[in-house]
Amino acid sequence: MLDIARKKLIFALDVDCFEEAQRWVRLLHDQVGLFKVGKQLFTRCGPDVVHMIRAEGGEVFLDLKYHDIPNTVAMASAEALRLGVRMCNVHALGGREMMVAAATKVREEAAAAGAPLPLLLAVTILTSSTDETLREIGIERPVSDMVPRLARLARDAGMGGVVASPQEIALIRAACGPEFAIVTPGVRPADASLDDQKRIMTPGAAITAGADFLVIGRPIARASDPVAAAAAIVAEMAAALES
Ligand SMILES: O=C(O)c1cc(=O)[nH]c(=O)n1[C@@H]1O[C@H](COP(=O)(O)O)[C@@H](O)[C@H]1O
Repeated sequence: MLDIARKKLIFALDVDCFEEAQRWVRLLHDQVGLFKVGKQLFTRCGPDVVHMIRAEGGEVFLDLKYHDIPNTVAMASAEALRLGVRMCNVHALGGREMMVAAATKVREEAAAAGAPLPLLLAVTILTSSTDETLREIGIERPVSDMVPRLARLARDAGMGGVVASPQEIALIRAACGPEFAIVTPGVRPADASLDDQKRIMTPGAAITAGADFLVIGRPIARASDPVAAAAAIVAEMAAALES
């Protein structure tokens, strides 16, 4: 069960240089299933960091959260495919046409190249957002309405899954069924700091609720012993999988 749990843990490589990223990949390689490369690291290091992780034997979630006109997002998603990443994402708030364009382009390019299809994810509502955040931008519906609504839109547009808070897993499962992938950041062990995350759950609770993958960064990166922190999270996930 520990192996299954490890494959579900994604470490957020939120660092600002290539060498530090490489140190984390080597340190956590045996504890986590994927490494997430986000805007900070990709802006600093570009595709080289993705190539490095793959050369080290790791798998990559390219988290650039594309949100633009459909053609731009489709072309950017095709570039993500060419990098050989296992997962990449767009913002569901970019709308159906944008998500259809991305999903169609990636499917066509993967078929033409004989490449494995990456898991295309749509970010629903960021885990740092609340109902008040939505109201401020003119969205009157609560997070609990918006997340399943965006998840259904993403599924109908051909996305393979969503990124959402673990607090919304049950709503997404009810809206989109058991096959749709749910990747959850906003995960905090019971004794960890919340940082800027608002809609959180513990690793065990997120797995019990039905998360397919957990994204965790600072609770591991800032621990005095990051390997032990990752191992403890994996053990908590494995216990939840067993029960
Ligand atoms: O797409 C994401 O990965 C993401 C979506 C979201 O709603 N919330 C969220 O925190 N994330 C990412 O997940 C990671 C969470 O990191 P920690 O808060 O340090 O565990 C960060 O790299 C965020 O960019």
